[in-house]
Amino acid sequence: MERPFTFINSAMSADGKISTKERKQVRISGQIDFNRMDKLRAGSDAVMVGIGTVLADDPSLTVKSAELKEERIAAGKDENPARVVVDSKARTPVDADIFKKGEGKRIILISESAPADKVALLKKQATIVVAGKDSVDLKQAMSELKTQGIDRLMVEGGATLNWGMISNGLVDEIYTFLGNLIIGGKTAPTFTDGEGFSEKEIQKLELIDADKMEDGILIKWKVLANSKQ
Ligand SMILES: NC(=O)C1=CN([C@@H]2O[C@H](COP(=O)(O)OP(=O)(O)OC[C@H]3O[C@@H](n4cnc5c(N)ncnc54)[C@H](OP(=O)(O)O)[C@@H]3O)[C@@H](O)[C@H]2O)C=CC1
Ligand SMILES: Nc1nc(O)c(N)c(N[C@@H]2O[C@H](COP(=O)(O)O)[C@@H](O)[C@H]2O)n1
Repeated sequence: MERPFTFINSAMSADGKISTKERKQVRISGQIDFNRMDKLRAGSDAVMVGIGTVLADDPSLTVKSAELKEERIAAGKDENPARVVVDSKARTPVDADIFKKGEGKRIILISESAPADKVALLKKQATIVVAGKDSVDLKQAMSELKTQGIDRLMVEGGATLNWGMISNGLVDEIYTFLGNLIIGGKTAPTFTDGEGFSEKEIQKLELIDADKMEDGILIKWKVLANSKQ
């Protein structure tokens, strides 16, 4: 199956949390890291999040730097990479910031179980891709994104989508900023939630790089092939 080159970028606390127990977005990294994230967005064909992140954070997922936006336009691209939401039941609010802010394509990945009335509303603002019966089949969805010309995909979480992508063998690299705070809370989302691997299935990584950045560390990992997937 052909799929895009895919990386996850995330910011987590020193105890591995990506937001609070109330699932409220926390400023974990500083401006240098946000600028790095902006460059990653600008260099990608699409930026993808799960519906949980849209409902919790309402991110715009736009490129913020005027210079980076101009570079994309000069290269014949849209100002922003395509914004993709994994949303089995078409719950993305029609007034979400991904629709209100910035130019560019929006893609909502849904399943066959999505209510027709909600799909009809989203169709006015986004390309709808159906993949999977009850919930989005991520392998099928990634193959569809590739067909639509997305060669480089940035995943920005959250915890459940990260698990879905990694456990299906759909991620090539992971970039995590580890910040200088403890969030705690057994219900606070971690970098990967979901079902979890049993011991024999654990996903192995190869360290590409680790750099001190602001008051934390930026760690880059390569995801190794996993015979269990
Ligand atoms: N610090 C950071 O870098 C970041 C932090 N966050 C935080 O993460 C939290 C959100 O994470 P979370 O609640 O886990 O939500 P996610 O953003 O991971 O979205 C999860 C949802 O995606 C949908 N989905 C559809 N198909 C699949 C599939 N095959 N595999 C996995 N998910 C699928 C499911 O909803 P459905 O069944 O309805 O389709 C699922 O509940 C927020 O608190 C946010 O602040 C988010 C991004 C970055
Ligand atoms: N890199 C990074 N550092 C943090 O401290 C963060 N809290 C996040 N969160 C991500 O940023 C998204 C917001 O995007 P917009 O500014 O709305 O475009 C949010 O949804 C998380 O993906 N990232």
